[in-house]
Amino acid sequence: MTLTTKEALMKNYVLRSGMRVPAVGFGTYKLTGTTGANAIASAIQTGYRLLDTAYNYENEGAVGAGIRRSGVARSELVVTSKLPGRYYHYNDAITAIQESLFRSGLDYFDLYLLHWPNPKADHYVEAWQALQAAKQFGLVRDIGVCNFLPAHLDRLAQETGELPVVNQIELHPYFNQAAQREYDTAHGILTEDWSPLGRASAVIQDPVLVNLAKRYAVSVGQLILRWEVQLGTLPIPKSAHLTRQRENLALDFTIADQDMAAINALSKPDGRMKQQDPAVYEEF
Ligand SMILES: NC(=O)C1=CN([C@@H]2O[C@H](COP(=O)(O)OP(=O)(O)OC[C@H]3O[C@@H](n4cnc5c(N)ncnc54)[C@H](OP(=O)(O)O)[C@@H]3O)[C@@H](O)[C@H]2O)C=CC1
Ligand SMILES: O=C(O)C(=O)[C@@H](O)[C@H](O)C(=O)CO
Repeated sequence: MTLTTKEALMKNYVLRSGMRVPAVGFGTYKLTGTTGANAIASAIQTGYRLLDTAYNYENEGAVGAGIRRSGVARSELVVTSKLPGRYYHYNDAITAIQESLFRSGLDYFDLYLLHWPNPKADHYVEAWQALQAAKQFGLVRDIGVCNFLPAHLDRLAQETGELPVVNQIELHPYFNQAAQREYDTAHGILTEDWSPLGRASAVIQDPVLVNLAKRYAVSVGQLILRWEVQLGTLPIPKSAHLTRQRENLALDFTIADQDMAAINALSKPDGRMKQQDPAVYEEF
């Protein structure tokens, strides 16, 4: 499978609901204010069509401004935001989604996700029911989750009869999430990768990746993103800089099977960057 740059943008995953999303999206964590809005506008002009924000990033305003500055029609974009754990009671959730929309200046979100399961607090089923209602009300086109483990997803299915279309999870070469990907695929859930470049920390300097990248004549970032696309997942790299925004979409090469295996072999059971295991970690 060779994916040209254009195809990387246009190759759509089709969600269970029928919504089409691109193969690579754009993360916006830390892109705030005027510089953030300009970086987001530049990403859209470069070709990104899926944007990822969150109520907790305090940049839904910058995302809305970036969209308006880009000159690209709203209907061409898949805009995602996320509900923070402090608003998981039903009425709070609906109000927070409305507030997200006011902040962004948008009429609807394409995707709205529960940000963390927070299993000790144990309100994620009620929050999921609020997202189902928000979809009915037309505030959001489709709904998903982040950081959900199989047990959390099974519970949504049992108690609400509806699984998310997307599960956004930490995924990079040091933590390739083989078991969670398998569960997601078996249940018709698209896996999105957060921190797909490991926040440009140690993984970007890994000697195996550096050597492979040299062989393919690409950057380590491109090698990692291409590996994630070939896994059948949707990475959402963030970059404040035009050169790297372009670089992260230039994925028209194919990683051979044995090299995919070599990258997969880098994954470690404790490979999470900050030990945010959703079985115990909570964020509000
Ligand atoms: N659902 C969740 O719980 C979470 C969701 N997210 C989402 O995932 C998105 C992406 O993850 P994020 O944590 O931002 O980290 P990424 O893995 O996307 O890494 C971003 C960092 O990598 C640098 N970078 C970008 N491209 C390259 C490249 N080609 N080569 C080298 N360095 C590069 C950026 O620098 P520069 O900007 O200077 O180019 C930045 O410092 C977030 O922005 C957010 O939208 C993130 C964490 C948790
Ligand atoms: O960025 C996000 O979406 C988060 O959920 C954050 O928790 C992120 O993981 C982080 O790094 C907070 O320090």
